[in-house]
Amino acid sequence: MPTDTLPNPEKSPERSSGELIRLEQVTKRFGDNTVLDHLDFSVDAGKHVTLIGPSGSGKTTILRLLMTLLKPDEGTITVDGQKLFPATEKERREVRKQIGMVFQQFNLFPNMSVLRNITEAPVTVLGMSKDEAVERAKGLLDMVGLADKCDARPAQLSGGQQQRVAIARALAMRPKVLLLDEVTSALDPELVAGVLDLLRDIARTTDITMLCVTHEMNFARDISDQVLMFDSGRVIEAGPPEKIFSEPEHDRTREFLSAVL
Ligand SMILES: Nc1ncnc2c1ncn2[C@@H]1O[C@H](COP(=O)(O)OP(=O)(O)OP(=O)(O)O)[C@@H](O)[C@H]1O
Repeated sequence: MPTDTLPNPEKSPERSSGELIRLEQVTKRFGDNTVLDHLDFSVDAGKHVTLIGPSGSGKTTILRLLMTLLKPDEGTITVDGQKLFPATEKERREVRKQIGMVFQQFNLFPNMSVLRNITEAPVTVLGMSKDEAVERAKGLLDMVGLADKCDARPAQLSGGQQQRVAIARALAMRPKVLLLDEVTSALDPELVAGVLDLLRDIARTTDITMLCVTHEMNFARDISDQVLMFDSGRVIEAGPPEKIFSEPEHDRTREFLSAVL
């Protein structure tokens, strides 16, 4: 895989360290429904953390808060020491540049070519020159195995190919953090393994910090440094995957894993 276009090329033997994401006492309500309840957790730079737990436990809400698609009702969120909440819109915009997200439903711009989907934000948000953005986009398309699809429209691609474009698009911003929200849930089963293998490669060969919500437990086991088990808006158990998957301590974790494994 060419690494010159990746966010943090060449994983160094000493991975970057220190806290990159911190949530403190974060509460999020939708009406009477308290989805996140005084939630605390942090993710160290370069680590891959996976959120697991029952449907509706608040996992996607966390990613949406980090993307600033939602606002918390209470609590603070910082990324690399900079305030995301509470913060001014200007501060938030700056922090947001460090965060990339890949969604379940790809969310590509349907009227733009594949190449333009990837170059658009680096040019308009980061102010990158068009030539540089195109060069990097082509490198990323090569990395995700779609070098020949520059001029295609998203609708001309399979779901798996669209998700590869979405991954390339997120990486084009050179984010410090990559958020992955059930990225294979909308794919036909035969396309899932290819996308997960691509993400495994990215996890292995870059220093990017990953926060994933997934129902793919084997994938979670493979890439995670830490797994957080969610229930009703709280982390009820956290640990390395070998511990969570083999010797869970909490009854709810055991119940959840026996239903999904
Ligand atoms: N925009 C919204 N308006 C109202 N309620 C919402 C909204 N978004 C999420 N919720 C509710 O918040 C709760 C948590 O949703 P969330 O999507 O974070 O759960 P999840 O753990 O990611 O679930 P799943 O695994 O099914 O995706 C659910 O009860 C959901 O109905």
